[in-house]
Amino acid sequence: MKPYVILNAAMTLDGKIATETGSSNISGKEDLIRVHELRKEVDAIMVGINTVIADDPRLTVHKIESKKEDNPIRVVVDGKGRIPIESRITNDDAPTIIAVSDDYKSDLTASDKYHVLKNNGVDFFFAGENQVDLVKLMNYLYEKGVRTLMLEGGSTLNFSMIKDGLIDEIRICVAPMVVGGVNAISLFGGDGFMTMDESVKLELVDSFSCGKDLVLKYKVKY
Ligand SMILES: NC(=O)C1=CN([C@@H]2O[C@H](COP(=O)(O)OP(=O)(O)OC[C@H]3O[C@@H](n4cnc5c(N)ncnc54)[C@H](O)[C@@H]3O)[C@@H](O)[C@H]2O)C=CC1
Ligand SMILES: Nc1nc(O)c(N)c(N[C@@H]2O[C@H](COP(=O)(O)O)[C@@H](O)[C@H]2O)n1
Repeated sequence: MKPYVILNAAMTLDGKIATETGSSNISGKEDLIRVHELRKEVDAIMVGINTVIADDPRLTVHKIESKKEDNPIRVVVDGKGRIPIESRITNDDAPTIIAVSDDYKSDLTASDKYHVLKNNGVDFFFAGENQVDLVKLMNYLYEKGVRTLMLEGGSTLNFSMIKDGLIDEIRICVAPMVVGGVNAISLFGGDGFMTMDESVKLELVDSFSCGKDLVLKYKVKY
């Protein structure tokens, strides 16, 4: 069993979620309110470790009125246990789960960082070789009571999740901006598929303006 997974992201018209340097302020203020309303509805939010390192996100509900209890569980997919100890995601604003691969379990659990984070209330989940086994992670989260999960990037994790058949819905804010750059970060990265026949098919279920942006909602058809 797995949670219902909604991928939410903001991209430029040319499909980039960040520049090569990691600059990623894309959503307008109206879209950020929509995002925080969605955060308030879901049981958990998940990001990849590069997003934590690049953005030091809070992943709480902080752009609309909310209480601490409204904050979803925060989940970081961190294959090699690279989480910086001072990351804001490890504070006590909300529960945090860090998923690490089995290959790096002994290195991490032998480190001071692991014990400091554990003492601060951070939970760890271990599964997979080198990379985190996302199917097992989804099953673990479901068993912990997570029924809805918002995936908030980045590009590499987005591709792994869709390749493994784990994304149910995609909500994209398309901003009227063009940034270009072959090394800019796109909505889905990873190894990609080699042919269009392999592409994951989507069904557009809604679209609306949100301030200066356009929001597109798709169901994923595996
Ligand atoms: N505009 C937007 O809506 C958003 C933009 N971003 C941007 O995306 C960038 C980060 O994206 P990426 O570099 O692609 O990194 P990412 O955030 O997707 O993290 C990927 C890393 O997670 C680890 N990992 C462990 N197991 C994995 C698995 N099974 N599958 C995939 N990754 C696994 C690996 O170390 C991998 O390199 C940042 O610049 C951030 O600002 C991130 C989220 C939203
Ligand atoms: N929806 C959306 N629009 C953008 O323009 C963004 N750059 C992002 N980024 C995601 O939000 C995280 C930051 O969250 P906090 O405000 O710190 O709680 C960031 O890490 C990305 O996952 N999202």
